[in-house]
Amino acid sequence: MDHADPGEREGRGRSQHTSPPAIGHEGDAVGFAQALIGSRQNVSPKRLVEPGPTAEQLHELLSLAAAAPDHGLLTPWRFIIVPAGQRHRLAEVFALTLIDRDPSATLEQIESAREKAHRAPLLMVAIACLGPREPDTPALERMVSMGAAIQNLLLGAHAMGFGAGLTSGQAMASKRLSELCGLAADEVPVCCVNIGTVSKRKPGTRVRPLPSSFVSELGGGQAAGRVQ
Ligand SMILES: Cc1cc2nc3c(=O)[nH]c(=O)nc-3n(C[C@H](O)[C@H](O)[C@H](O)COP(=O)(O)O)c2cc1C
Repeated sequence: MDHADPGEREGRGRSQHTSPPAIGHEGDAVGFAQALIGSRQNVSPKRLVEPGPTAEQLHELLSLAAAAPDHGLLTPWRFIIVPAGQRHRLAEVFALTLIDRDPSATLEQIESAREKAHRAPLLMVAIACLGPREPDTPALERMVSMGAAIQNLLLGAHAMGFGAGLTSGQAMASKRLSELCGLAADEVPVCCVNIGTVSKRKPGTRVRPLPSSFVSELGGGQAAGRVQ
């Protein structure tokens, strides 16, 4: 698809276009980005405790999500916050989804599924909006935008000193979750975003893939000279 974003095409945006805040290239901006991005790690909700983000911090985090690249400016994703008083409903969905899948699940397994809804101080269900829109950007592009929005949230939370982790599982594809969240037929729950204070860090860091393992050069040339 080769079209300009509506804001560019029609000279308007959903909000007034302003210059992005300047990033100080005279300082060690790259070093900062490397430190922030390189030190982010998925933190299991089991290790996320109070306090979670304040209302102000949550607003800042969601504003970072809004900075995701978004072909067609559709905001093809949204987040549903599950507050403490509603977690029991999500817990029920997790438990019933397990029973749907495995009617012989033990009480312990059902309780463990339920418990997953009660962990992180902030839990949001990330929803992809894939229905017909104008311009009708492909679903894959919308998912790319959603991934970027989620990464912005994760990095923002990490920069604020919180831990954050994603969880998914069979419940995401269940009708029960879509019904609980009141989703339209063309909306899909993708994962839960969990944010809170890290109670205990997992030792060690993930070994990241080397760029040479995921980059090649068109025409069969050696990318190796430029990419390690
Ligand atoms: C869409 C999505 C869903 C995920 N769901 C789970 C999950 O259900 N359980 C889990 O332990 N990690 C989940 N993760 C986190 C990955 O396991 C984690 O990102 C991966 O292990 C790499 O670790 P890192 O994020 O610390 O680099 C999910 C990640 C993504 C992108």
